[in-house]
Amino acid sequence: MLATCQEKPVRLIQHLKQSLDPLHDSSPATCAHFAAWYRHAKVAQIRYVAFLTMALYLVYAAIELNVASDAHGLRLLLHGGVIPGLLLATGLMSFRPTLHRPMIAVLMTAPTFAVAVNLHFNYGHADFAHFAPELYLNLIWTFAISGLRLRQAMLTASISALIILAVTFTDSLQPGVQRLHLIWILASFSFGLLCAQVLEKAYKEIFLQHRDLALSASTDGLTGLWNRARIDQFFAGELARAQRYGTPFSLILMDIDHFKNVNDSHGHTVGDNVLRQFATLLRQNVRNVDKVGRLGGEEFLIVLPEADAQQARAAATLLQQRINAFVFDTVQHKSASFGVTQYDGDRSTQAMLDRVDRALYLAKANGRDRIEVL
Ligand SMILES: Nc1nc2c(ncn2[C@@H]2O[C@H](COP(=O)(O)OP(=O)(O)OP(=O)(O)O)[C@@H](O)[C@H]2O)c(=O)[nH]1
Repeated sequence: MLATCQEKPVRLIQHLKQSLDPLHDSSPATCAHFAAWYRHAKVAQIRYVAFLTMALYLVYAAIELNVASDAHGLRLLLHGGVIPGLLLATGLMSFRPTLHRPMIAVLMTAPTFAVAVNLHFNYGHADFAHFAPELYLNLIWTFAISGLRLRQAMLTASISALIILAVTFTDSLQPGVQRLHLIWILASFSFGLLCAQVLEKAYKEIFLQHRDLALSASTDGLTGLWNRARIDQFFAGELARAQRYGTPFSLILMDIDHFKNVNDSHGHTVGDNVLRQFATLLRQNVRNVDKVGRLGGEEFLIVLPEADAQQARAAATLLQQRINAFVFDTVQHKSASFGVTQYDGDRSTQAMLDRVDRALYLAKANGRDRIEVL
């Protein structure tokens, strides 16, 4: 009972975290993958927003010259030169993927710089209220328009808001105006934060759906191994690498012996289970870099990068031993036959596949539960 009472708040917090952040219990690798995906997805937004904001600052600088009472030269330099320059640099860096990190750094710095410039010129002047909207818009821009990630925007907007509050949180403004100023800061910050939170959550959900779709399009539904299309891609990729760099690689083609008997004697459900157990055995007994796919039925293809025929035969021998020692559900013992071949200057995947298929045929013809290398 006590445990249940203690578990409830924990579960509530978990639920809250999950609803705020769909990636909150994802691995660091997934988070890093999301960060890269998000940056890529946001590049166009960052570019157009940077160019548009740059153009608006140029117009603003021209108008400001007629409105401001002092420091015309410096205002023109900063609002017509430095800030548009930072935005131009951001927009241009967006075209170069290698410059995306510095681009984000500039994007995080520019809004705080603009806030400092505004306060420097206008705070303490009678017409401060006319220039203050730039500060409020700056906070919303940082959160909802800039294209920064939530925590990047949060850091930038918090520094900007702290600077604004530190400079303006005195009574030098008229009391009513002071309160209005504070409520606009609060409104800009909270609306901006809410918007950034909702946007980032939506992006994370799209990312997860995208990843799940990509995975289900690449995997075999029954065994969870790579499907025919995906293993063919790995195979073609290895062949291209071998043709270009001369690196060895090998294939193992494995076929379960007398699998039809399993279905005929015990039914398809037992057959499916045996296929799943074979898949687990294969996955657990190859190297991390090896790719295991189901070609269809009870036939499996393993692509072994950087392995010659001797190493591939050793890998097949290990699999054969593990299979022979394994006790399968219902059918107890099963064996498999293996064809092995290594890259031999082949021009196409088909040539190599034909050779490994012949090796497997030999293994079957020579009595099954064997390995043949061609
Ligand atoms: N349970 C199940 N059976 C499948 C699946 N796909 C193919 N099969 C069956 O696998 C069997 C393959 O039989 P055969 O091609 O005759 O081969 P075999 O009995 O293993 O004989 P050898 O390969 O010559 O040792 C057929 O009965 C197919 O119906 C599947 O997804 N699930």
